[in-house]
Amino acid sequence: MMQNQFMGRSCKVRAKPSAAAYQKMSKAKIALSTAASIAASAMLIRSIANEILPSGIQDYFCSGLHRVSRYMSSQLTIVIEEFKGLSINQVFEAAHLYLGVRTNAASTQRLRVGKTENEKTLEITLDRNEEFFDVYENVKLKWRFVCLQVQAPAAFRNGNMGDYNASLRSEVRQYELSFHNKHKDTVLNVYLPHILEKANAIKKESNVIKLHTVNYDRWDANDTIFKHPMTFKSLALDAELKEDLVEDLDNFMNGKEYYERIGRSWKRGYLLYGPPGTGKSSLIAAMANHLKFDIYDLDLTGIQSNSDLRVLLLSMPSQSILVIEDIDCSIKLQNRESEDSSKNQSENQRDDKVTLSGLLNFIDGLWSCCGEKRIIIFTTNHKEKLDPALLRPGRMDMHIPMSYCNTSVFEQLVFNYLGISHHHLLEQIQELIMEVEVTPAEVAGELMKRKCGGADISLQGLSKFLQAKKTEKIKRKTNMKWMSLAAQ
Ligand SMILES: Nc1ncnc2c1ncn2[C@@H]1O[C@H](COP(=O)(O)OP(=O)(O)OP(=O)(O)O)[C@@H](O)[C@H]1O
Repeated sequence: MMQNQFMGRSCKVRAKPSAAAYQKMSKAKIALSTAASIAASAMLIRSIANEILPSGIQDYFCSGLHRVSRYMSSQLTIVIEEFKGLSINQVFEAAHLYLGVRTNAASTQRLRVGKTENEKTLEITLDRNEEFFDVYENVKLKWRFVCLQVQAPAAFRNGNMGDYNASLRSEVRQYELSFHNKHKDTVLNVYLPHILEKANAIKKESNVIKLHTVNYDRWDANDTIFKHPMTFKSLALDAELKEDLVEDLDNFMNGKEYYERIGRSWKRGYLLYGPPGTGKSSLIAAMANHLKFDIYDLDLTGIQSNSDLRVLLLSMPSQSILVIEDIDCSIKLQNRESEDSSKNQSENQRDDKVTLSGLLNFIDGLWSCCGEKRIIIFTTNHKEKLDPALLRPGRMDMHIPMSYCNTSVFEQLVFNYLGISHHHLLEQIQELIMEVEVTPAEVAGELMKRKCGGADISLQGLSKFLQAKKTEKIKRKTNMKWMSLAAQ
């Protein structure tokens, strides 16, 4: 190059090209025109092929080309979908937890951060379509979080809730894990098991129990953190019953060999019965906290059919508690006899509604064969209203009576709420407790009312409350006596 004298220093003029440069340029021109003519020919051949070749042959060539390109690619991608059939895919869940911790320290561009009131730390996850690069034992791995929107099936859009497919998700979530295919064995046999192990540790450390409820015929993905403080220590329950129950739960937890030996599925059923306010929900909370199992709270009134119920139960993971409260009134569960009388109805018609036999058969049958370490709890305020099928021996493993306060339960409540075991008013209150029907919830409520005034004020208040109950009881009894005399 030479400086142009007229246009100053910044302007440069190219020198005349040499013979060698001319040669190079003409070679480049030839290469370009060859490439262009190949592309044009390819397009021509493709359009001719599209017109004259049958579509089957075209597909064959396309899939062949696809196979060749895949063969030449060295990348392997593993797709980890959120659901495996109807159940949550544990590998997805583990990846979610693992990446939540790993992405924290990584150079990802978009993260999702969230926290509920009960959570101690921020939950960090990858944002949609975001990538994260991990290195494990010198293997480079690329994670990608993919969310695909899917339209609900027509049946669902038209409001036909009966079709359980309709309840399928509006968004399909999956992780894609890509790496060089020479590391396939390491990833499958070492890296993914490592992630499962890490996720278990993260879960244990977080010590979080979740409460799952049903939303549009499926378990809500935005499950709530269950933070009920009730434990077996704070639950006021007959001392012997409490001991039996804790032992039963511990045996259940360590019972893998036992259940295998006797050939029964690893599940346990409890029926809690008693008047409102006697602590049924509190006992469920104590059980969940003791076992560290998530709670799946199923309101049968919202379930349309046995098939919907089946989908929900099948998608429950192992190590969980299924709770069906107020089983006597949550749904018009037909009893066996009336179901038998409707035997001539078609199968389809009977599948249209949730029935007690549908529920019990499923729990005893298919549900037992998949998943393990599961607890089912039914509660009722009216045991006498329950179908005999539910009370049959062997159906629910333990029937737990939750009753009005007795002196032992009262002593525990006084100790828990006031921190005392001796007081001059206790004896008099215990006598009253034996005479009236008072629930632990009522006693707890009275003890809490005047907690600022100290034990004296609280116990005086409770004593008054019980006296009023006793007077009411006497009045009722007298009225009934007069009424029966009048009737004679
Ligand atoms: N046995 C108990 N020990 C300690 N607290 C109790 C007990 N029973 C009831 N309570 C107190 O009373 C409140 C209400 O009790 P809980 O909801 O467990 O009763 P429930 O039998 O489930 O009532 P319902 O049948 O109306 O659901 C609880 O939050 C708890 O504070």
